[in-house]
Amino acid sequence: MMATIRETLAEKGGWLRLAAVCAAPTLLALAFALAAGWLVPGRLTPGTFMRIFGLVDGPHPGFRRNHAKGVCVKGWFEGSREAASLSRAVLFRSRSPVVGRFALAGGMPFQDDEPEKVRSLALRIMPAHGGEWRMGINDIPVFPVRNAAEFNDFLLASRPDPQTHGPDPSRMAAFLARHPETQQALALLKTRAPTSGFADDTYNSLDSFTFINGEGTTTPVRWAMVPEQAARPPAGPGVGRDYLFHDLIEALARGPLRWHLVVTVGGAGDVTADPTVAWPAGRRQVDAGTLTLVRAESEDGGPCRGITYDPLILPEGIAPSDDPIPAARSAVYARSFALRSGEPEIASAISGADIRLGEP
Ligand code: HEM
Repeated sequence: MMATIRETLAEKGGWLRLAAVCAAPTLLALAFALAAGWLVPGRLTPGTFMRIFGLVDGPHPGFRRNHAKGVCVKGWFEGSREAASLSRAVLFRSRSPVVGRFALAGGMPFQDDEPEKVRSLALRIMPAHGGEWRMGINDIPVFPVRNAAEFNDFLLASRPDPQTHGPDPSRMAAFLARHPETQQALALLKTRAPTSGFADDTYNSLDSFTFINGEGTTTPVRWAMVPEQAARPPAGPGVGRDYLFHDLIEALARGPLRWHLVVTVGGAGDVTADPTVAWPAGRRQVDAGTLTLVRAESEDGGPCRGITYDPLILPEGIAPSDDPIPAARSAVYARSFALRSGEPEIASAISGADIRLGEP
């Protein structure tokens, strides 16, 4: 049989034809592999970030690879119509249910709460007839790096030394020497004055986006969730390893907490492609609506566990800008979500019992 095939190929110049037929799919497969970065050593992929977070923060299967310690919250967002002249998103003209999540930055799900650790708020705003908006926002003024590749190098520079298990100052010094923009951003981060907790904190988009109104006019924007709760000074030592979360649960049990979505309009020359650069003070600001949160729920079986707060899930009327980070975040969050969804669910630091204890 093999001889017959060989003879046929030899007779009719078939070897050449067979090679041509096989070459097309092989080249196509190679092109896909190259595009996905599988054949380029050192090329950054969502999988690279998964490995780096594991290296820096340790393996924690079942949890988010960053902002791992958190609690779910529920409430609603009511648009103020003031933003309707900037964006045609329906959520600015209605009241929409919200499922959110407060968290601490870092991939350690059982880390101790401390005043200076970066806090975050993630929101999924769900208007009744579509036009959902998801965001993840942090209580720092700028992001320390300009893009995903730099974030990868920044994380690697901050990884613990295998001998001392502490940070290696020489590694970070070498990174900073190559990145003056990170030095400037970190100097701004040092000016951040921590508040008492999640409830009296302000959370910033850091990334820039674009609002599009009914006439198709585009506006560069950044935004912040600014609390109605008056800011109080941070707690002193000895307050307990979960004090930030316990305070939040108790505050929500006493009554609703509110934030205003303050949208800042970018001016001429304001950088949108670089989240290490703050926009100048005095830019036009619009109070685009009020977020009201009414209850906390543990992540264990809670409504936020199965959500990934992908910053590119945007409604009609809000679009990305030339900031490269949201696209990277979107891909990396999807990978983190896929991994944790396939892993056993481990009880989170803030349990249902913590929620019940905080409630009257
Ligand atoms: C390239 C840069 C970044 C990478 C690789 C990255 C990575 C991650 C990952 C892996 C998660 C967990 C996602 C999940 O499992 O659902 C996460 C969560 C989060 N990230 Fe980022 N991030 C980046 C930049 C940013 C920036 C600029 C912000 C701006 C505010 C941000 C805010 C958040 C927040 C608030 C969460 C928590 C969301 C939640 O509670 O589920 N990240 N990040």
